[in-house]
Amino acid sequence: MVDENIPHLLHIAQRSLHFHELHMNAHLDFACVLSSNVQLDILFSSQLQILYFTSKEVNCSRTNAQNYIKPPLFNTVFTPIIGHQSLLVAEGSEHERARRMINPAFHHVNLKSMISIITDQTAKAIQALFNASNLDQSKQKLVDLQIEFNALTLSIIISSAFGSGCETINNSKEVICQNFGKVLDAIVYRSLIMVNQIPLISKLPFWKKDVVDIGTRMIAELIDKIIADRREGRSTSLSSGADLLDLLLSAVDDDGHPFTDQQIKDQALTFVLAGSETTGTLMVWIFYILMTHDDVLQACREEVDRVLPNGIEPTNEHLNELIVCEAIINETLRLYPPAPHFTRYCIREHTIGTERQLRIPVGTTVMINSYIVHRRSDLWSRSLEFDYTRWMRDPKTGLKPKLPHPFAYLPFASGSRNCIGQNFALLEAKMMLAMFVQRCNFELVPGQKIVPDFKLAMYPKYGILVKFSSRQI
Ligand code: HEM
Repeated sequence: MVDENIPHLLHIAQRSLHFHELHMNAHLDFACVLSSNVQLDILFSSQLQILYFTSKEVNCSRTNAQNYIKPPLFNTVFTPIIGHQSLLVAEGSEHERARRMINPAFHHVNLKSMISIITDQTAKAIQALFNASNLDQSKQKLVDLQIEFNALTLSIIISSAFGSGCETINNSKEVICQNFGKVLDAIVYRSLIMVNQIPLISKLPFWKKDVVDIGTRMIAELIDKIIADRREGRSTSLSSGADLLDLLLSAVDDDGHPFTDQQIKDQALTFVLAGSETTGTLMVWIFYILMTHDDVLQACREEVDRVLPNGIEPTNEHLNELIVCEAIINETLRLYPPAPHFTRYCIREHTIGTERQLRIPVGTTVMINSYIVHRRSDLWSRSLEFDYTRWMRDPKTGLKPKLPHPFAYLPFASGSRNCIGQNFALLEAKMMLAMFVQRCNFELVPGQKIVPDFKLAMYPKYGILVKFSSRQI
């Protein structure tokens, strides 16, 4: 089991740049090539030097943030699917404009109207698990958690982003889901063998280029149609309020200018890219914890059965009462952050650190490893133990406990480029957790090797096989 390895892994990771020991093989290969391969240094004509820091040293404050952009290499990985103008990859005034226009979509008030989409999709997924034809003789269903939760979170974000357009145009949801998965796999593959990063080579018709081209074209055509239908009033949000597409269509900048259709498509696809596998992976680790910590499962069940008696569906009114669920999600994000690191590229020379001062030259790629920060014993008491109670809100004031350091907890990064979808992700995770715990029994299939690996997110390398059965409520 993974936790037995952690003290050893941490020991190694804190002393070395080598993430191999953290089983982040794919990422390590990438990082090492960048830092050591002279040929590539010349190819990209920049000073490529990977530094490895904890957030305390880098200090993600506003002043420091101005000295960095996203690494240009990071951007080349995703542009085939989300374009150049998406929030994830845009820089400078273009990013600021888009961020200001999109921010309101993720405010609690607007997210409320997406709750029914989340609960509908989750209820359907649970029901599908227990279709009689799916069950073995003991009325159990064997499930790979990663596949199950990736499919569910993809379905939720597509429905929240594109509404009934996905259902009115023949098979469009299935086509988007299938092609999105294929294109992502191909992009990750092409990035790991460095094809995506070298402009000339990336245009050659090899290494799954056809998968990327055909898949992105099919997705783009469907989304163009979905946007046109919504503009013409032929489709609507799947909830009582506005969905993400409505909010993107109505957003205007300070001069009153809206997004173009191309920008709307890029932003909506960015939500699908950034908001599916990350949240899916969070759910996988939450269930891993529930199946390996009886006390945590019991506390969670007790709360869910009390707040949502007789199998009722969670609504906005229940959200604030699910405080154990919230604490379990926060603690899982601490020990198993789905995005375990983020990188920044220095564009202005400056000095960081207090005790250990370090000059950061222009062209340096700085990597901040939240996985390590979240496990530092000088920041967190019993840092390697899963203790959800450290996140419990004060019962009188409802306030969350104070962090040990402003940058000690970074599952969603920090600063002006932090995760814009974090409220959505936390809301979605809470709803899915409550409904699965309310309606299902689940147990880990014994004898599995469970180790974290890293591609787009930090996921269990060999999957996690689980037996699900329906719970009497
Ligand atoms: C548990 C789930 C999630 C985790 C752990 C997560 C984590 C992160 C992290 C660490 C970043 C910063 C990346 C970097 O700077 O390199 C980020 C950015 C971003 N995330 Fe998330 N995310 C999650 C869910 C979502 C969801 C549900 C959405 C949208 C619906 C979303 C949309 C975005 C966008 C658009 C950005 C780029 C923001 C910008 O650069 O201004 N994320 N996320």
